Formats: sequence, C-alpha cells, structure tokens
Amino acid sequence: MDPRVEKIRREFKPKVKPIEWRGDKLVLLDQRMLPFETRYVEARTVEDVATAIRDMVVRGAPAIGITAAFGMVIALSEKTIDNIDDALKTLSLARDILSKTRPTAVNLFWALDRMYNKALSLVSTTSSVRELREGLEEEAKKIFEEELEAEIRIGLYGAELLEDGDTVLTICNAGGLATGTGLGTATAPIYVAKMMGKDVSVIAPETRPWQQGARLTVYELVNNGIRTTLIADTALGLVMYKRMVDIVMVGADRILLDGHVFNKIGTLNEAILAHEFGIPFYVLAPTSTIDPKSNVDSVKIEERDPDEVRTVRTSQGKVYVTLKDIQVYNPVFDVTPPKYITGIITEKGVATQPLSVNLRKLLKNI
Ligand SMILES: CSC[C@H]1O[C@H](OP(=O)(O)O)[C@H](O)[C@@H]1O
Repeated sequence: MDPRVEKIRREFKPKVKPIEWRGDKLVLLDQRMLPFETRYVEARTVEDVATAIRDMVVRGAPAIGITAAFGMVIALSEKTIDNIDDALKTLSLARDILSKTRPTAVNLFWALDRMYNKALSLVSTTSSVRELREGLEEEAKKIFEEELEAEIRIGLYGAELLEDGDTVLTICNAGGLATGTGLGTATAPIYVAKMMGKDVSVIAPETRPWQQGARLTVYELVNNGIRTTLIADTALGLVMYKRMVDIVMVGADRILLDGHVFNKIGTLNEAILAHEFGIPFYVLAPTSTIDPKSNVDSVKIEERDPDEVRTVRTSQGKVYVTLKDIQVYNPVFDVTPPKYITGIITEKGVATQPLSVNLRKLLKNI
C-alpha cells in the first residue's frame, strides 16, 4: 500500500459529506440549494433514490453511481421480501427504475450492473434474503471506499503535473460533491498539491445553466482553503488568451476507449480553446467512468428541463432571466474528441496520446 495514499486518507477531512449511508436510508446533501442553504434529503425507498438522482439532489458521475448502489440495498429493506426469487425480482425492478434516471454518466450503469451481478453471485451461496442484503450493503460500501481511494490516486498523479504557483482551470463541479467522497476527481490534484505545499489556485467557470461552478465548485474550494476566481463561461477564451491558466483539469461522465470524453456542456469549448492556446488539457476520472462498450454515436446526451436555461438559482430561489415561454435547447453534456485531450488521469495512471492505444493498455494493467 502506498503510504502517501494512507497519509492523504488520514489528513484530508472534507468540510461536507454529500452522501451518508445510515443503514436503512441515504442522507443526501441537497446540491440544488447550495451554496445558499444546507439542506438534506432522506431517501428510504428506491423511488426516493431515483427522484434524488433525476432531480440532481445528488449529481456527478461517481456520486450518482454510489447513490444508485445504495439504492439497490434499500430495495431489499423498503418492503417485506419472503424469498430469494422475490428478492432478485425486486433488485431487477430497482435496477430498471434507477437506470432510467439519467442517461449519460456511465458510473450509474456500472454501479447497478456490479450490484446486480454481486446479487447473482451471493444467491449461489445463500437462500437468506437477510444475508443477500448484508452482502449487497458491503458491496455498496466497497464501491464508496474504492471511489475514495481512486480519487486519492488520481490526486497523486495529477499533483505531479502541478507546479507551485500554477493556476488550474476547471469546469462544472468535479469535486467532492460530484463524487460523494469530499475529495473529487478534477479537484483531487489541487487538494493533494496543497498538502504537498504547492500554492495552486483555481479559475472556476460558472457553468451555466445549472451553475455547478458558481454554486458548487466555488463553495467547495473556498471551504477547503483554495484561492478561487469565478468567471463567466464567456470569459474562457480571454483568460486563456491572457495566459492566466497553466493547465486545464476537468471531470468526466463517460470516457470511450477511443478517447472521446462526455462531460458537462462547455467542456468541448474549453478543450478547443486550450488546444488553440497550447494549454495542457487533462480529463480526470476513475476507471469506473471508462465505457469499453459504447461508441460516440450510441451515447445519449441528456437534455433537461428548459427552465434550467430560462432561470438562475439565487439565494431567493429560481429567477427567470428571459421570456417564460421562449423555446430552449438544453443539452447538459457534450463530447470532446480525443485530439483535444493531453491526457486522461485515472487511479491506474495517466493515459497520454494516442489515447485509443494507451487507454486500452491502462485497462489491461488493472
Ligand atoms: C466527477 S464527475 C462530475 C461530472 O458530473 C457533472 O455532471 P452533473 O453535474 O450534470 O451530474 C459534470 O459533467 C462533471 O464533470
């Protein structure tokens, strides 16, 4: 075991816990209300979990996966189940409900498949519904712990790319709120570099329409003592033109084996601008975000409620910034071709160009 991993695990104490498992329910920090209010939502049924994911109470690829994993455990406690066959039917229904919440982040489907396959493995050795639930609860906790360890390792790999005095440009929120652990993926190198004594600062774009940057990333980084500057999304080009950025680090919702990366809407813009201005552009994600099966045309890019574009979330609630019935197109992810990506930082190492070759090598080393 890398002593640096244990040191970071001991020393990094995030200020907020986005996801808490309480044995029969999930307590979720309501990310729709941040940074104005700290509210929590309890999820005691599969429908509660599905609603929390669909409505973005909890969001971010790894956090969605972890939440769905515990949703599969909740499925076996929200009602009386008499036998293993009924338990498997209940789990299959829960997987179906949870898989329909959001289409783009692959961690959701990865976690649901892993939990269901674990259930199939458990029922080959027990006919007790109680033992099945206990085994699934342990698996969900393992997913959470593996995610945290992955982020620590991502942080170590990423921190090696950061120099004292660097400014990192992010997008959206790929921090501890997006992964559920408090450390994050794109933010992990920033926290680890700080622990190493490097003075790293961040420029965070607001990331319209849902404002994950303005409302979540700023909130997280400032709470964790990181010097942070908020910019409008439209300022991206100028901050790079003026050389205010040393490196770009973003998260991911789905990474294909050919190197195409699905991430928050606006990531493509940032990648093209970074490429144009010769600024290194890194994607940071656990290998659970790599999708070895899909191709770029088969991935559904989520489109959400038009009112997310028509309004902004403020301390007074949602406020319209346009005509209430204006037609809207609201895709909330985009796809960045591999040619714009310097490297992909995972817990197993950094995949550099050619990504289509080195991503496969990285997965083979797992
Ligand atoms: C660490 S993955 C975070 C990833 O998820 C975000 O999307 P959303 O807020 O809609 O769940 C965004 O794409 C981040 O990069």
